[in-house]
Amino acid sequence: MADNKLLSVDDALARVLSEAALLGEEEAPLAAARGRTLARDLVAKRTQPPVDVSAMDGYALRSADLAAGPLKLVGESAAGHGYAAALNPGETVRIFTGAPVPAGADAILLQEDADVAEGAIRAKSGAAPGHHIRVAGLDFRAGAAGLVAGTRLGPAELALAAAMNHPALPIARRPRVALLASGDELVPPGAEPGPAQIIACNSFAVGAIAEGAGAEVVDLGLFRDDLADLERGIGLARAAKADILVTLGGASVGDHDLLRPALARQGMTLDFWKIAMRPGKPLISGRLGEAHILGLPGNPVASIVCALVFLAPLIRALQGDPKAGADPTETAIAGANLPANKGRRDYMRARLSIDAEGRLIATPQPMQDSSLLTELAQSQALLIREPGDAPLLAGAPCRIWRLPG
Ligand SMILES: Nc1nc2c(c(=O)[nH]1)N[C@H]1C(S)=C(S)[C@@H](COP(=O)(O)OP(=O)(O)OC[C@H]3O[C@@H](n4cnc5c(N)ncnc54)[C@H](O)[C@@H]3O)O[C@H]1N2
Ligand code: MOO
Repeated sequence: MADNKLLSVDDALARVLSEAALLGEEEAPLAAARGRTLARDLVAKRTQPPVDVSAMDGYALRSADLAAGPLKLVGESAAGHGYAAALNPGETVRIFTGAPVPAGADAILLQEDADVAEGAIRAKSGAAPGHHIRVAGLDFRAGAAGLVAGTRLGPAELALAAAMNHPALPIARRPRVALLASGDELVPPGAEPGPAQIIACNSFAVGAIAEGAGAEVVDLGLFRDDLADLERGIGLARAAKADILVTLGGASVGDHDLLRPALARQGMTLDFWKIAMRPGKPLISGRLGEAHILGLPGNPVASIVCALVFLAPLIRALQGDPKAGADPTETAIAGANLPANKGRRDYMRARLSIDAEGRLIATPQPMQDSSLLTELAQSQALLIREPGDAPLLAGAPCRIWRLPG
């Protein structure tokens, strides 16, 4: 059973996404649209292929003529240069891959299956009607929505958009994410830390996750555990016109965990604080004007898991992706016994391997403390356990979420 005092992860995600819609639209040339999200359905401006074309190098012919003996070679059809006339009975046309099929022809004989002599071909095999012909519109037809709004533009989508004759694409504006890390103990990488100081690292992981989801990231830097300094940081996020302000650390209950009060003083409407999630329990969610606020817990693994579970979907939703909150998990086989789970959904760091039978095995790391970056870096997945789950036995199915590479 879930810890009934705490919001479930699914309910929390639904609330984070409930007010997230496409922020705005801009146009980008094809070459600049990689990784961006389509803002509107993209309708094919033409039919592909525009006419019936050959899928092979060979001979265009009437399949019914094949039994009748040699066919007279009367011309050629190459890609971009068709054979102008219609094929008469007993005739064939030399044809190449991508070339228009002449009117009257209904099949292509592979050149490997033809003997050519004295202006005629003799078939060494049959060719049924339609053989090796790509009919007009096989790929797409003019007027069809070849790509739908919310699609992430990867290599295949860019090629399809180009083939549909769109030199520029309507894309979602990138959400701007401001990162504000807090803690008196934090110094940047490369600094000489004092004896009780540590190197701030969470922003690098969370920034990478945000960029991976399509955001533009503004790192506001490191702020002290001090209301005035935190409020200064929140002001910088406003000035940067952040669509999402992500705070890192200071989310919990200690005397120096001041982000909630600082955000409240700056006008944040709190939606929720604390959820049934491990790591990540002290997550903060709210709104500050138009901006979305996500307050991630400071423990590095908690920050990273919360960024994967909440921030990346929010960024996708703000780009109009209707599948932003879709379940990313898949099934694997547990590689070790695990005890019953308590009241929070647990995202356990796990190694993936393939066993002798080809099954995907997820083996949880021996230590699951949310400060351990080494174990996280040696994991390929999160093994997910629901609140109240019974003990899990090695060899039983389990649910995993692959970590980004
Ligand atoms: N009495 C309680 N104590 C704590 C609770 C609780 O419920 N009751 N919750 C624990 C949980 S769960 C978490 S997670 C942490 C999160 O607390 P904060 O968000 O306030 O995080 P901090 O205290 O600021 O930092 C925790 C830990 O992480 C280090 N840190 C912080 N920021 C960074 C950064 N940018 N890069 C690297 N490391 C960072 C920080 O030095 C601390 O070691 O609270 C528990 N406590
Ligand atoms: O959210 Mo905390 O990371 O469970 O330690």
